[in-house]
Amino acid sequence: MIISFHYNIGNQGIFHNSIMFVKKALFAVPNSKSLPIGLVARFSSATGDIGVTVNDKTGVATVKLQRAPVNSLNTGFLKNIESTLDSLEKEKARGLILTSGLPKIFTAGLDILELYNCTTESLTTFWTQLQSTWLKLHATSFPSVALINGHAPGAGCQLAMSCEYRIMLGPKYTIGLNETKMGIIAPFWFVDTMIDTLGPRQAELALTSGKLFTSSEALKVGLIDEEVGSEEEGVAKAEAFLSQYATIPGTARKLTKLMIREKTISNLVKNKDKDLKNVIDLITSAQVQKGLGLYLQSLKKK
Ligand SMILES: CCCCCCCCCCCC/C=C/CC(=O)SCCNC(=O)CCNC(=O)[C@H](O)C(C)(C)COP(=O)(O)OP(=O)(O)OC[C@H]1O[C@@H](n2cnc3c(N)ncnc32)[C@H](O)[C@@H]1OP(=O)(O)O
Repeated sequence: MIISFHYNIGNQGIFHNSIMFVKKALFAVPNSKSLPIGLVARFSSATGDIGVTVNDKTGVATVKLQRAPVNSLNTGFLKNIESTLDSLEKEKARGLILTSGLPKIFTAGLDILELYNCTTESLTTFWTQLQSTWLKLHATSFPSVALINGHAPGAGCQLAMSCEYRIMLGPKYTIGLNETKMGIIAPFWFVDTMIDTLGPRQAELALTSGKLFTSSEALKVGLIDEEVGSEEEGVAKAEAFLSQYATIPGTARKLTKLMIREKTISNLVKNKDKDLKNVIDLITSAQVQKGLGLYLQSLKKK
C-alpha cells in the first residue's frame, strides 16, 4: 500500500509528520495487519522541485530532484535541497538515495543564469547558498547514495561525489567537472572533493581537461562505484548498500565519515570568504562573462 500526499518542505518535522500520517492511515485501514511491510510515505517541496519518499520500514529517504528542464542549481533550489537535508537530519533518517525525477538529467550543475549577467550581491547570495548546501550534503549523519540516472556535469558531479556511494545508469550519460572546458576554474573545494574521490593523478587529468566521463569510464577511474542497466537495478543496489549500515552503530559510522572528510570540509569552512572573493573576481570579469554568454547561446542553439 502506498500513501501519497503533499507536504511543505519548509515546515519543521516533515519526516516525523509523514510517519505519523502513515501510522494514522495504517490504523484507519481495516485489516491493517495484512498490509505489506515497508509502508512508504511521499511528499514534495512547496514548489514541487523536490520529491521525498520515506520508507517507513528502513527509514531510508529517496530525494528526487525535479526542477525542469534540467535540474540546474539556482539559489532557491539549493535552499530547498538544504531544507530537505535539515529535515532528514532532524527526523533521524537512516539513509539517503539522491536521484533525479527528470528524464536523462541527474543535474545540469550550476544554473548558468545565476552566473551570467549577475551582480556582486546576487552572486554572493547564490554562492553562499551553494557552499552551505554542499557542506550539509558532504557531512550528513546518515549514509548517502547518489543514483545518477542522467547527465551530471559540473556541480552535478560535485553533488554526486559528496554522497558516500555512486551508482550510475549506463551507458548514455556523462559525469565530470567540466569547468575548464567553459574557460572557468573549479573552486578549490570541488578540486579537493575530486582528489578525495579519484586520487591526485586522475583528478589532475580529469580537471585540467574538463573531462566528462561515460559511465564505464567513470567506473574505471573510481568516479562511480557501480554501473547499472536500469533504474530498478540501481534502486536495489542503493538499498543493498544502505542496508549494510542497519547493524553499524550510527555514531561510530558518522564520526568515522567525518574524520575522513574533515580536511576537505574545514578547508572550505576556514576559507569561505576567500572562495567567494575568487568567484566574484573570476565570474564578474568581462572575459568570463563573454564566455558564459557564448556558452549559454550554444546550449540554446542545439
Ligand atoms: C587563484 C585563482 C583561483 C580562482 C578560483 C576561481 C573559482 C571560480 C569558481 C567558478 C566555478 C563555477 C563552477 C561551475 C560548476 C558548474 O556546475 S557549471 C555548469 C556545468 N553544466 C554544464 O555545462 C551543463 C550544460 N548543459 C548541458 O550540457 C545540457 O543542457 C544537458 C546535457 C545537461 C542536457 O541536454 P538536453 O537534454 O539536450 O537539454 P538542452 O536542450 O541542452 O537544455 C534544456 C534547456 O536547459 C538549459 N540549460 C542546460 N543546462 C543549463 C545550466 N547548467 N544552467 C542553465 N540553463 C541550462 C538550456 O539552455 C536549455 O534552455 P532552453 O530550453 O533552450 O531555453
